[in-house]
Amino acid sequence: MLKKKLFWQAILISILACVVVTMFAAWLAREQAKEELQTYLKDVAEQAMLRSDRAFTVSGNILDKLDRSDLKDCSEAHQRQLSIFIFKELFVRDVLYAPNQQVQCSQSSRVVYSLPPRDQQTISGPSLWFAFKGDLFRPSVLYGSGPHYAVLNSQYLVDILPVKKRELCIEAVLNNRVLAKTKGTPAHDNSWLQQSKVSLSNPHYVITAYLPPKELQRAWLGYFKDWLPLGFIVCVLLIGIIVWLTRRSFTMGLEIIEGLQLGEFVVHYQPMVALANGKVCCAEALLRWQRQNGSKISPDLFIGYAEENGQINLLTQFVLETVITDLAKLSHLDISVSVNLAGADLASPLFVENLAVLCRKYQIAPSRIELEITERSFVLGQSAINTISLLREAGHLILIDDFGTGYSSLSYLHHLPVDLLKIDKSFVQALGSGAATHHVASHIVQMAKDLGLEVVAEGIETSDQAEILKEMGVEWGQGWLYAKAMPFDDLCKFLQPSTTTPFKPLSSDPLPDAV
Ligand SMILES: Nc1nc2c(ncn2[C@@H]2O[C@H](COP(=O)(O)O[C@H]3[C@@H](O)[C@H](n4cnc5c(=O)[nH]c(N)nc54)O[C@@H]3COP(=O)(O)O)[C@@H](O)[C@H]2O)c(=O)[nH]1
Repeated sequence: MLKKKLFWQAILISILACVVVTMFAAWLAREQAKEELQTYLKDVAEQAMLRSDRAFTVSGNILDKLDRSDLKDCSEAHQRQLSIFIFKELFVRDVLYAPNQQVQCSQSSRVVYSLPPRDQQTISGPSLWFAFKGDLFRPSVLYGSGPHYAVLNSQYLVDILPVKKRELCIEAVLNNRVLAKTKGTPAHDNSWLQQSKVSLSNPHYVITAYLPPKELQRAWLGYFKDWLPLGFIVCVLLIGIIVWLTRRSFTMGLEIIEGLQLGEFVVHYQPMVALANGKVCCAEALLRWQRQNGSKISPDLFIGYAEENGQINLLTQFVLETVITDLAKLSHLDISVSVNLAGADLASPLFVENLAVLCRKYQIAPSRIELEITERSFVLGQSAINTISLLREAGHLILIDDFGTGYSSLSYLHHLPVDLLKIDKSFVQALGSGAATHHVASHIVQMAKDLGLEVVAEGIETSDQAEILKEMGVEWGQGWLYAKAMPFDDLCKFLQPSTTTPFKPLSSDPLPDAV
């Protein structure tokens, strides 16, 4: 059943991992494609603006020269002079001589007619006609302030041939009117990529280069193909890791049982002290697993696994037996040991009886074995609370471990058969740090005092934290400031009769009514 669950879990995670990797590669490719095309469009718009600026500047200079010349009589010499400029500059289609807006001649004609009203006047002065026809065969841009006017090929203004050929569309707009544009009609929304360039000499003159969505698609596909091999390798690696972890999970249950038989598990002890004088009152039993190959497996990993997969009762039994035999060797010291219990221990009908048998066998007073229960255990309901009451009646002190991280509320807590609260190390480490949770410890202490419970603070690493906790009224503490978890032999050396003090919380008197 478990194997099946793990198998499907692994398949699902592998698929998810591959989907995430593919989506990431697709996103990366899209960002790269967008960046490349935006740079391209910017470049094109700049080139078109240079071309446009040059066309107007050169036209202005030509017209200036013609206006300053004496030839203004539509004579052959005058018309020849006009044609010289037309041949010199590709974008000039014709030059008109039109004093007082009356066309007298162009380079090749002497048809007389009036200029239509101008469309716009540019900032620098000259007038503009957007689609001037006159007697010409194609509408063009007419530009000038008279008497000479240049007929410009509007297409030239936007006629850019970029190195990379794409379905490009360029528009030159003056005062919101399209002056010139290449083929194609861009959608003026976000679906087309676009980049604009404003003319330095005329802020109302803007050239915008557009690319249709299919160009983005094409570029994206190119980049995506580039990323695929790497994405594939990452997927294979991830699947490898998932398969490895799953295989490990398949076998971890058996390995725990095997580890117990091979003596790979040992119990370490972390002293708990009275904050007032630093004397050791208790030690927490913490399980360690060192494989025969020398590798160490973290309790966070194997305890969680054993809790979920049914080996935790075996581990707790091992810890209790070890602790009780070790305590029997410390009969000369007034010290107790606390043991972590899991929800499954409390759910076992034989647990209370087994513990009593062990204590009797090694002649250990139950008060020397304290039991740490996390808030999560209470979620198991009335049967767990009944077991805890029985354990407390038998003489064991009950501590709520990791307090503050679980489900207990003030109203819930005063019905529970417990003796001490153990503030979770995350709140202790937040003390004086300015972290958002730095007030939580003092609230917990206040709550405990109101309920007549004593408090143990775990995870004390600095003397500042110890001082703050003492000032709050916390009686007991545990953490690397005092000692890390150590093997039993080291604990024996660490403990001297003068360094211990009995651990007798105020509330170890009669049991409150449990619900
Ligand atoms: N049901 C059982 N659970 C057990 C048992 N043995 C361990 N555990 C649980 O595994 C979790 C991880 O334990 P561990 O890696 O041993 O870490 C403990 C301490 O080493 C650590 N600690 C102690 N002082 C400090 C400190 O100053 N700073 C710091 N960063 N860490 C410190 O804290 C862990 C003790 O946690 P707690 O039990 O909440 O008091 C852990 O949840 C264990 O409970 C077992 O036999 N049975």
